Amino acid sequence: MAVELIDSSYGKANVKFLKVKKNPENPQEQEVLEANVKVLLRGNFDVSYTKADNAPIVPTDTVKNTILIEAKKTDVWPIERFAAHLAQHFTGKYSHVDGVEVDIVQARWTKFPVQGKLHAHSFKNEGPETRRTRLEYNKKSKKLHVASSIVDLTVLKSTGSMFYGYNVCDYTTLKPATDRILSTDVDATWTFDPRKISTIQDVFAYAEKGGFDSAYNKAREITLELFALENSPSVQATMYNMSEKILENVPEVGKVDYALPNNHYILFNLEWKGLKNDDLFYPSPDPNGYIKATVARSPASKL
Ligand SMILES: O=c1[nH]c(=O)c2[nH]c(=O)[nH]c2[nH]1
Repeated sequence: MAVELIDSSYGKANVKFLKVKKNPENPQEQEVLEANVKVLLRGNFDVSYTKADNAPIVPTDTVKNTILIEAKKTDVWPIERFAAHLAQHFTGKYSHVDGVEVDIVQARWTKFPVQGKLHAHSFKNEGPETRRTRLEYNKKSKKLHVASSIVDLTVLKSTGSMFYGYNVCDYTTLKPATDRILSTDVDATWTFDPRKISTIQDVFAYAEKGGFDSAYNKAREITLELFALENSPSVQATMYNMSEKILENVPEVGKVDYALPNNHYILFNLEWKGLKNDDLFYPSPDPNGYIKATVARSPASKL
C-alpha cells in the first residue's frame, strides 16, 4: 500500500520554569513568571519519519534545554515576546527548521496586600485561571500568527441574567427565566491582526510599548465588567458584546473567540416539603451548555 507523510511537527511539551525579576534599585521588589511551554518544530524532517533517518532531528531534549537557556538569557515578560524570541531562535539556528509553534501558559501569581500595601515579593496563586499565548511562525512563507487567551476564569452572578423567548417545541421542558444564576469558565482568545503584527520585530516592538499586557488587561476587564453590569439576555448575546468591546478597544486585535460553558445551578424543588424555594440551588456539573463565537470587524470597517 502506498502512503505518504502529509504533515508532521514535533518538540517538547510541559517545559516548566519560574523566573524572578528583581528591581535593580530595590532587589527586594520582585516579580515572578511561572510558565509551561510547548515548542513544536516544522521543517525538513520527513526522512526521520519515512526512512528512519534521525540525522535532521534536533532532539526534543535539546528543545527543552533551549527553552530553559533562552528563558535565562532573555526577558520572558510578556509571554508573547518570549514566544517570538523562541521562534526567531529555532528558525535562525537550524537552517532546516522552517516553522515553529509555541504555546505558553502563564500561571496567575499576584501580589497580595499585607498591612495595607502590596507585599514586594509574596504572591497568591489565583488558579486555575491562566494567561496564554500561541505563536506560529514560518520563515519561508513569513506567516506569523499571534493569539493570546484567558482560560479558566470562573465567574458567577446570582442575579442579572435571563433566558426566555427561545424556540419551543414538543421536546422543550425548560422554563423561561427573567432572573437566573449565570456562571461560566471564561475561555477568551484575541487574535492579533496579521496586517498589524506581521513580523517577529513587530511582536518585539508591540511588547516594548506594553501592547500585549494592555490587550490582556483590557480583555480581562471588559469580560468581567460586562459580565457584571449587563442584564444578560443569554450567554450568546453577552459573549458577542464582550467581543465587540474588545475589538473596539484594542485596534491591533483582528478577531475574538469566546468558548463559554454554561455552568448550571438548579433550584431544589422543595414543594413536596411545602417550602417555597427561590434561593437554594445545586450545582449541576453535567451536562452543561457550551457556547462558542468568533467575532471580527466587518469587512466595511477593515482599517
Ligand atoms: O444563555 C443561554 N443560552 C442557551 O442557548 C441556553 N440553552 C439553555 O437551555 N439555557 C441557555 N442559556
